Amino acid sequence: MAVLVTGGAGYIGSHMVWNLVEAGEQVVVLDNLSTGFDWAVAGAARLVCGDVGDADLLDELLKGGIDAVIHFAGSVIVPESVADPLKYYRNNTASTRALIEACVMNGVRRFIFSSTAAVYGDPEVVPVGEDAPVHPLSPYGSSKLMSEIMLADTAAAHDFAFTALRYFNVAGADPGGRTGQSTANATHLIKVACEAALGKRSHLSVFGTDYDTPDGTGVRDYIHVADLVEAHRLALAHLRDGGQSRILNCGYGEGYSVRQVIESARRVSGCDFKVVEEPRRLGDAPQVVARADAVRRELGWQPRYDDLDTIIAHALAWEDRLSRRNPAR
Ligand SMILES: NC(=O)c1ccc[n+]([C@@H]2O[C@H](COP(=O)([O-])OP(=O)(O)OC[C@H]3O[C@@H](n4cnc5c(N)ncnc54)[C@H](O)[C@@H]3O)[C@@H](O)[C@H]2O)c1
Ligand SMILES: O=c1ccn([C@@H]2O[C@H](COP(=O)(O)OP(=O)(O)O[C@H]3O[C@H](CO)[C@@H](O)[C@H](O)[C@H]3O)[C@@H](O)[C@H]2O)c(=O)[nH]1
Repeated sequence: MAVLVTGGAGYIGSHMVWNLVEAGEQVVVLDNLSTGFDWAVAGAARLVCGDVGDADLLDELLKGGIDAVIHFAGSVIVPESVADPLKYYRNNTASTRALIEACVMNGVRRFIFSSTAAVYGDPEVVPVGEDAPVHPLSPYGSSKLMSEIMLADTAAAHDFAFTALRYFNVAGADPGGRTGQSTANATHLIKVACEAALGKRSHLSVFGTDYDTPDGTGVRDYIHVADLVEAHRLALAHLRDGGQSRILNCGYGEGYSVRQVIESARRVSGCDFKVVEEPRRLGDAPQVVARADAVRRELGWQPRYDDLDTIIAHALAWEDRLSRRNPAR
């Protein structure tokens, strides 16, 4: 039986595909290449170029030979979701609905879903546990929360189980240098810091220096992408063993400020770069850090790369490789 990985040509999905291939799994990738790259898909996987919202294609793929779905495909830019909410309710919520329905119709009973810490909005208590109230601040967060609700309702009604993993801030790249974050014009802090360190940007902007945090800048829980995809593989084993549906935070439970990320990027790269202090970015929470014990307890997850300098070193190595591969980037 094979695993269907949607969005497997994207940043996190391409790491998942390598992880599964290495574990001896057969992998089918469904990706429309809207933000992903065909060259990012491990050669041993079968890439199907198509849309997760295409019910006929889903039927064809799921009618035999697939025993689990890992669903990464979606739109991921928070400010874009504010400007164009219906895109997010179509490409995240409606497409996920189509995929869940195709699973139920074709007897595919195991589903792993990319959710996000954005479902918590600005958490009242930090670190934030899975039982905290959910108050998404953007259509992106709402589109993911609606998908979690559909999964829970489907699991209650059908022979179907899911793991929804709420990712905190995903960063870093494959330690072996096979894939990484390749998206152009990315806005994620660690990617931007690496671009600045390599001279691909004139400067890095710090969005807000007056937060109620130890040094006034935003604090986040950065998780290495290789540790994150390993949590998915464990979730797959849990579901194949007949495990119950779960919603689990994926973070390390450790927060770093924007200034700490900048210091680390300077230290690891050995390059100084210009930093410009700017006003707060709309919709940013001061601190988002996971209570991260449940994923260890429930799945036996043990992170290997929970060190900010290591995350940045791997992100930097990929950024460097990317510019040699395509000098325009
Ligand atoms: N990067 C993060 O920090 C982060 C944090 C929380 C959650 N997530 C979630 O993780 C998942 C993967 O994110 P990423 O950072 O790898 O983004 P990405 O943009 O690199 O990957 C998304 C992939 O999905 C594909 N895709 C998009 N819509 C599709 C559709 N309708 N049909 C088929 N393929 C489609 C894209 O081509 C791309 O390859 C997303 O669901 C995102 O919401 C990411
Ligand atoms: O150039 C930059 C970029 C970011 N930041 C700050 O750095 C922190 C992290 O920002 P960013 O890397 O953009 O991540 P988040 O806004 O925290 O959101 C990420 O993490 C969420 C989960 O917590 C995911 O849902 C989102 O998809 C993903 O973009 C925040 O305090 C930002 O204000 C800067 O100061 N300058």
